[in-house]
Amino acid sequence: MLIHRTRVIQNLLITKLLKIPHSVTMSFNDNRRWVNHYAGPETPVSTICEQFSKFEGGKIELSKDDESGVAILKINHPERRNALSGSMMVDLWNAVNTLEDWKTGKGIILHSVGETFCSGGDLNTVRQISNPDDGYKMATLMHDTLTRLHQLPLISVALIQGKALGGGAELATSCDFRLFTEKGEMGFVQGRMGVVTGWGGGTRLVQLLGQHQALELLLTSRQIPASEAVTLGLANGITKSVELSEAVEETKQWLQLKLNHAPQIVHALKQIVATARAVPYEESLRNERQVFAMLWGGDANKKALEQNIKHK
Ligand SMILES: CC[C@@H](C(=O)O)C(=O)SCCNC(=O)CCNC(=O)[C@H](O)C(C)(C)COP(=O)(O)OP(=O)(O)OC[C@H]1O[C@@H](n2cnc3c(N)ncnc32)[C@H](O)[C@@H]1OP(=O)(O)O
Repeated sequence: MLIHRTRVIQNLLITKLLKIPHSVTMSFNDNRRWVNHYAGPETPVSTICEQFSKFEGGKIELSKDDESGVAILKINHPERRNALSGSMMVDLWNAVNTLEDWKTGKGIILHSVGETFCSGGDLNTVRQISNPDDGYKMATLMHDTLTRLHQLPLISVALIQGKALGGGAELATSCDFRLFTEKGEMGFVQGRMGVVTGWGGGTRLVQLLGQHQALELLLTSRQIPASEAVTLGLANGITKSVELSEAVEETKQWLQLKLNHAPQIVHALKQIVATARAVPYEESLRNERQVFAMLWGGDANKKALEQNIKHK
């Protein structure tokens, strides 16, 4: 009874303050009534990093090449099929912090070692945090990390050389592009694990494939082979080579073809696209006008005009 009364007060506040029609709030609240929602404390990400760095195993290594402007993010935990331990989640959070300050950078390649891309959360870590408070903390850390990775003004591509399962599939959706080898596969197995996507992959999958295809992949937990991933739009291509080091080299060449503009132009073009997928239409147009105006008559624009470029 108390919950119902609270909800009525909530609706009144929402309809009066935000002027949202009563019918909309009621239907939204009805929807939330079907599924339990966590309502516990919010914890600062830095505090979560201190706690999760104690769950050790494997590492995520960042190497930046200032000459090419391309960084490599390598998932290195082969004995656990590249599952992400707590300390690896913190490695990734720190790497994104570093990449946010890399002003001359242009691109990122995310790949792993061995024959599995990433088998999701490290079940040894998962078993130590299997309660709502810690689950919410992990989701908070990975949502912060993968959202910022996705929004970086750098062009990111994940190389899927083997299975990307659960959180591993979600990790792959946080890059702008995905290349598969012939052995690449992706499976959103969360439903089979008795959970939903924990790292923000559900939201990104709807943005990437649309609600119907996203729902089908989440509900079936089926593993998508490389050829179908291309057909669905989950993969942007299949490498010729299956051997990992050769596939990485191929990915570098594939990415370089998209990085010919000056760093500030690459950053601006990515920022426009990243904003357009995150905010309403009018707000995105305003952003686009503001970014355009700051480049119009700038060094890169003046240099191009002086060269009287012809686009043959
Ligand atoms: C927290 C986020 C959450 C989400 O939102 O989805 C998750 O990601 S939950 C985890 C979801 N992932 C899985 O359920 C994958 C489980 N693993 C597998 O299905 C298979 O291991 C594999 C990935 C298909 C590889 O199979 P195969 O090549 O046959 O290797 P093995 O099965 O023998 O495994 C070798 C070795 O690696 C250990 N391993 C594998 N996956 C994980 C994992 N996710 N966490 C921890 N350890 C993992 C496996 O236990 C073996 O170790 P040993 O038994 O010590 O040899």
